[in-house]
Amino acid sequence: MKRLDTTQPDFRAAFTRLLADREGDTARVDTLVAEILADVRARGDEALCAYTARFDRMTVTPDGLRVTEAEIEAACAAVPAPLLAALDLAAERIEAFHRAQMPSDLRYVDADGVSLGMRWTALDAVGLYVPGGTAAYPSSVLMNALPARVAGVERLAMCVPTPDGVLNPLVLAAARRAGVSEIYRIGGAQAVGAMAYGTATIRPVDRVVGPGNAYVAEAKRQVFGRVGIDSIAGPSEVVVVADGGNDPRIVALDLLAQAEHDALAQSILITTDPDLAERVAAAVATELRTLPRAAIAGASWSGHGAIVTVRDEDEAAALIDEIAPEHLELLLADPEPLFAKVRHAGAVFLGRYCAEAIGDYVGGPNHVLPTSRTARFASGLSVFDFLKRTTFIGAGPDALRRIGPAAVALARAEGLDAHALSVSARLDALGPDSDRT
Ligand SMILES: NC(=O)c1ccc[n+]([C@@H]2O[C@H](COP(=O)([O-])OP(=O)(O)OC[C@H]3O[C@@H](n4cnc5c(N)ncnc54)[C@H](O)[C@@H]3O)[C@@H](O)[C@H]2O)c1
Ligand SMILES: N[C@H](CO)Cc1c[nH]c[nH+]1
Ligand SMILES: [Zn+2]
Repeated sequence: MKRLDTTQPDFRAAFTRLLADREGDTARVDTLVAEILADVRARGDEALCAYTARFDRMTVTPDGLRVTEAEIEAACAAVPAPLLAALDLAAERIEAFHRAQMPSDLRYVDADGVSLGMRWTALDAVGLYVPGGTAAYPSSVLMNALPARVAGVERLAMCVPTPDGVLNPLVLAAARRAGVSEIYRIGGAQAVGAMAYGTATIRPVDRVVGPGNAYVAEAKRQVFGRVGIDSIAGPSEVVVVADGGNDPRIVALDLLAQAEHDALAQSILITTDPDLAERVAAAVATELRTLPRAAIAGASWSGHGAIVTVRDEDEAAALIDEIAPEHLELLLADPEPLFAKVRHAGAVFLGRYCAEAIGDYVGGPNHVLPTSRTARFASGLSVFDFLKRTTFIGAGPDALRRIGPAAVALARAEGLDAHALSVSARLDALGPDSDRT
């Protein structure tokens, strides 16, 4: 864990290093992912089975890649009722939020008599990546699938790795709850490649969405263009802003909650209170002694964690915008003034009571969020990732007479005579009395 202080002369250099400190292995990951994707394109199912054996330690043949209805049925029966109830509460809240996001079509006639509009339509087929390497993510099944369903996508294909052949029953129960039945037991870059390019077993989709580790995130980046993607939702991140009014243990647990996702996760505390900084550092060390995923969380905290002491909220706001974190917790008595100043964050959690984990499971907004500073230009998963816009223009004779000549002039200026003629020929056909046509 790094200790930074904005009053120190070397602060800028140290902060820049902190922002870049997870990029070390990028080249190796990029190259390996490119190889895997090329192999999936070339060998299809055969490559999927080979990488599944290599990375997930599971022997599978092409006809075993798809999870069967009987397996889904058995898994649902195995999940205890209270857990199904929790899943249901989460699903209802996620559905409600995403339903509220649904946009309306646009249609109007402007002052020139031109009829204009924009119509939203759902994608035909999407691929949902559900992570599963070191933990199972039923919550990510809901976060991926429910917005797609709300948007009206017809085909949902889901990929989830099953390390050592173990399928998490709650993942399948979540899939059943979200209406997903096309499920493949594959993960990593090979799963992203299969959904993007298609294989004999897996038909290609139009967009691949969902969170994952560095390999999954890089694979999505590399297949973009062939298919759409949502955002680069890679190893988790949190910036916690806390003042002296907080319990250091709670702050520490919030930092560790993201650190435990991945050794490449990044948790950063920003505070104006040097005493809190000390006490949180000590509390993290204490919690790491008993946390079941201490190996991962400890590697994340020691490798990429940081505590930054700042002079005031303005300084905090500027640093947050530079980091553009996936999650931002404002553990302040009144979070609103700082919230108003921040522009770049995937999701913000307001007030001391709102643990980021509430957003991971039951808040309602999506937990699939942009990482690695991409919240500067990207947003979390939403119904908009499953919809596209088609604009339309309708112009009758009167409207054409009003706006057509300008089009002719611009087309001629571009040297595109067919463009110009396609409009002027219509204007000529209308003749001077077109207003009465
Ligand atoms: N940003 C978000 O919205 C968000 C949400 C949830 C989870 N996450 C992130 O998802 C990730 C889950 O990671 P995970 O590893 O548990 O599951 P995962 O499913 O993302 O990755 C597992 C797969 O990675 C591949 N892999 C592992 N080691 C490899 C190697 N050395 N070479 C090539 N491929 C390899 C394997 O194919 C394996 O199936 C974490 O980083 C977590 O922070 C992000
Ligand atoms: N915090 C993760 C997003 O970075 C989402 C998640 C799912 N389950 C637990 N957490
Ligand atoms: Zn989480």
